[in-house]
Amino acid sequence: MSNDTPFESEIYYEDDADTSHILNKTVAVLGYGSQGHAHAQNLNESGVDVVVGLREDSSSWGAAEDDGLEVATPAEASARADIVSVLVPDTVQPDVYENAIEPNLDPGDTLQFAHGFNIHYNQIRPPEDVDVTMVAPKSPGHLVRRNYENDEGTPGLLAIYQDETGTAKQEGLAYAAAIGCARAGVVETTFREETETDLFGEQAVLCGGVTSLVKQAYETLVEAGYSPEMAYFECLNEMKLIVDLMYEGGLGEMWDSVSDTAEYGGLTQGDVVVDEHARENMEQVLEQVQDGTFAREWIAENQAGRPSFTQLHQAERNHEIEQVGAELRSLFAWSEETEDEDETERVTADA
Ligand SMILES: NC(=O)C1=CN([C@@H]2O[C@H](COP(=O)(O)OP(=O)(O)OC[C@H]3O[C@@H](n4cnc5c(N)ncnc54)[C@H](OP(=O)(O)O)[C@@H]3O)[C@@H](O)[C@H]2O)C=CC1
Ligand SMILES: CC[C@](O)(C(C)=O)C(=O)O
Ligand SMILES: [Mg+2]
Ligand SMILES: [Mg+2]
Repeated sequence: MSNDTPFESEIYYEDDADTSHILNKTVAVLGYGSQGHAHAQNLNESGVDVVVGLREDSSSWGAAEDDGLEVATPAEASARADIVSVLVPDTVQPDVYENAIEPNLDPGDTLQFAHGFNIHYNQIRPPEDVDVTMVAPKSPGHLVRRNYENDEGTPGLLAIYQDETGTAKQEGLAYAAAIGCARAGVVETTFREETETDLFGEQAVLCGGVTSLVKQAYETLVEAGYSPEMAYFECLNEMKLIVDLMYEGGLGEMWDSVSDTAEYGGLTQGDVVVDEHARENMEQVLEQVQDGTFAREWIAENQAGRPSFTQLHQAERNHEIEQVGAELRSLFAWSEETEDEDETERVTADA
C-alpha cells in the first residue's frame, strides 16, 4: 500500500492482496461482453473457480465455452456462487438482479460491480446481509484481458458499499489482483465518486468530448475545401499518436515531442476552441450527473425502447468520417501487407 504519496486515496498493489480471500470461493460472472469475458478468463487463469452466467439463447454462450469456461443461466450461476460479479449492461442489471440474483443470494455472499450506476442511483437495493463491492477497471474490457495476457496490469478502482462480513475489502482486493488490476495499482474510492467521475469522464472527454471535437474539426476542414483524407489524418488518425505521448509522459512529453510551432499554436488556440462556454457546458454535464438528471433520462430512454439512442447510434455510424476512415485504413493494411510481401520476396531472393 502506498501511504507516502501526495494523494488522498490509498493505492494498493499485488503485495497488499491476500488471494486466499478469493481462491476458496466460486465467482459467478454474469455477462460475457467487454468486461465479463476479461474478468471471467483472468479470474479463471488466476486459479479462481468461475461460472459464467448467461441467458439460454445468449450469443456469448458458445464463446465462453470455447474459452474453456463453465456456463449456466444467471440464476443457476448466482445460486452456486459466493461472489456474483454483475457484468451485464447497466440498463439490464436491475431486471437481472430481481429475477436471477436476489432470489439466490445467501447471507455473507458478495454482490460485485464494475460500475456504481445502479447502486448509486438506487436501481438495485441489496439486502443488508451481503457484502457489496466494486472493482472497476479504468479501461475497456478488451484491454483488461490483453494486459493480463501480456503480464501487464490495468489500473482499477476499489469501493465498498456494504461490509457485512468484515472482509469485503480484502476480498475486493483479492478480486482486483486476480483480474490483473493490482499489478498496476488499485485506487480506493466510493460508489458515488466512481459513478459520477466515470459518467462525467465518458460524456465530457473520453467518448463524447473527443468524438465531437474530431467530427467538428473534420467538418471544418472539409467544408473549407480540403480533402476528406487530409482531414481524417489530421483530426482523427494522429489523435492516437498524440494521446499515446500524453499517456506515456503527461502533457509535457507531448509538448516536448511536437514542434515549437505546434506548441505555440496549441497553447494559444486550444483555449479559443475549448473556451469558457465549453467549461460552463462541462459544469452543466457534471451537475446533471450529480443531481441524477442524466440517470433518470437514460433509464426513461431504455423504458421507451431507446428511440433517441438508436437514432444517434445510427447517425454516428453514418458520419462521412466513418466511410473515409474505413477506406483509408483498408488501404493502409493493404500497403503494409504489400511491404511484408516485398520483404518476403527479398529475403527469398537473397537466400
Ligand atoms: N465496457 C467497458 O469496458 C466497461 C464497462 N464497465 C461496466 O461493466 C459492466 C458491464 O458492461 P459491459 O462489459 O460494457 O457490458 P456488455 O454490453 O459488453 O455486456 C454484454 C454481455 O451481457 C449479456 N447480457 C445482455 N443482456 C443480458 C440479460 N438481460 N441477461 C443476461 N445477460 C445479458 C450479453 O449476452 P447476450 O448474448 O445474452 O446478449 C453479453 O454477454 C457495466 O456495469 C459497465 O458500466 C466498467 C468499466 C469499463
Ligand atoms: C470510457 C467508457 C467507460 O467508462 C470505460 C471503458 O471505462 C465505459 O463505460 O465503457
Ligand atoms: Mg469508465
Ligand atoms: Mg463508464
